[in-house]
Amino acid sequence: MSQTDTEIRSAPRTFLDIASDYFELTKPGITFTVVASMLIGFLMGSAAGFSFTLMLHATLGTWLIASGTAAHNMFMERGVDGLMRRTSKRPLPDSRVSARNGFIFSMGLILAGLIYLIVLVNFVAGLVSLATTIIYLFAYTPLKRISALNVFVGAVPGALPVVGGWAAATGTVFEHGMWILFGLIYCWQIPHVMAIAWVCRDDYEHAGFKMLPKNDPGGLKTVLWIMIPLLILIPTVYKLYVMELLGWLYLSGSIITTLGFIWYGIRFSYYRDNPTAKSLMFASFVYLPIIWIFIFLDWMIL
Ligand code: HEM
Ligand SMILES: CC(C)=CCC/C(C)=C/CC/C(C)=C/COP(=O)(O)OP(=O)(O)O
Repeated sequence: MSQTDTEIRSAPRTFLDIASDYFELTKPGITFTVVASMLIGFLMGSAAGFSFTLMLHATLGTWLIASGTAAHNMFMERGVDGLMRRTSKRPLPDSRVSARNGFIFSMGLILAGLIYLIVLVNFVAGLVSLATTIIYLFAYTPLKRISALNVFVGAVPGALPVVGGWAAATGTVFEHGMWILFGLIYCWQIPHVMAIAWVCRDDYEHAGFKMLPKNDPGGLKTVLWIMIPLLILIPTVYKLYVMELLGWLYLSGSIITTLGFIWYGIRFSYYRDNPTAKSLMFASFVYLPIIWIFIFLDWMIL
């Protein structure tokens, strides 16, 4: 270790350093997108009447519980995260936050978010969020080390926030449209995860995570897992238009964006290499925000 390293390590940690460690525990990138998904569900569920105050409460409650859930996943995986290049510098494996504090922080956020949603939004929205947390932490998280099928389970909590948002606006989970929107995010996640799993496969293998299909030396199964949900995205996107929930602006923008996403899937299917997997991964990062923007613009002009 150089002298500079030693000096940096022994420098006293400021309040800002500590706050940024706790913020990092909440996986801000994913959590931000989760809250955006919830807001899209809320807007689409607000056809009978829109309440700005209710939207603010749903945002704060979802942000709290989603942050706590993400932080608790980091608490549960603090050991294995230390074995992967991508995650070894996270606050828990890097010992910048103790396991005890990680546990208290994450549970505090989960409980605060849950109570907030039940009291200030509605019971159904709280229940959907609780189900999201339970499936993510107690089904998906342990399954990551058992089978690559984990992706089909993990995509459920990943897609439920739109249902939670819609339920926040309506108080029910029995509306056809919310489940089509759920299907859209569900199908988006499979190529999102498969592309990441391909790019990071050495890291995942080293930590014992089973993220790619078994016995797939040529990558054919991975290609099918990517292409089938990608193709299902087209009728799913179209269905929201057919149901007259959204209009032509959404339809045209989303179909073009989906075709672009599928194009990256086809390129990966043909080459099955790291550069095309990386492009597919980046396409997956931008796909959902673009779809949300088209839904939002369409909702504004309807
Ligand atoms: C089984 C489901 C999922 C898995 C395994 C997964 C995994 C990951 C991983 C490992 C990364 C980091 C990639 C890198 O190192 O560059 C990532 C990035 C990202 N994911 Fe996912 N993800 C899933 C679902 C979701 C969901 C539901 C959302 C939001 C609705 C989401 C939003 C994002 C975003 C915005 C990024 C880029 C920014 C960041 O790294 O924080 N993901 N995902
Ligand atoms: C409303 C509410 C409770 C929302 C929670 C939503 C939530 C946190 C969804 C997570 C989606 C998901 C499976 C991410 C990947 O985690 P990972 O463990 O594979 O990621 P990692 O390898 O980066 O830790």
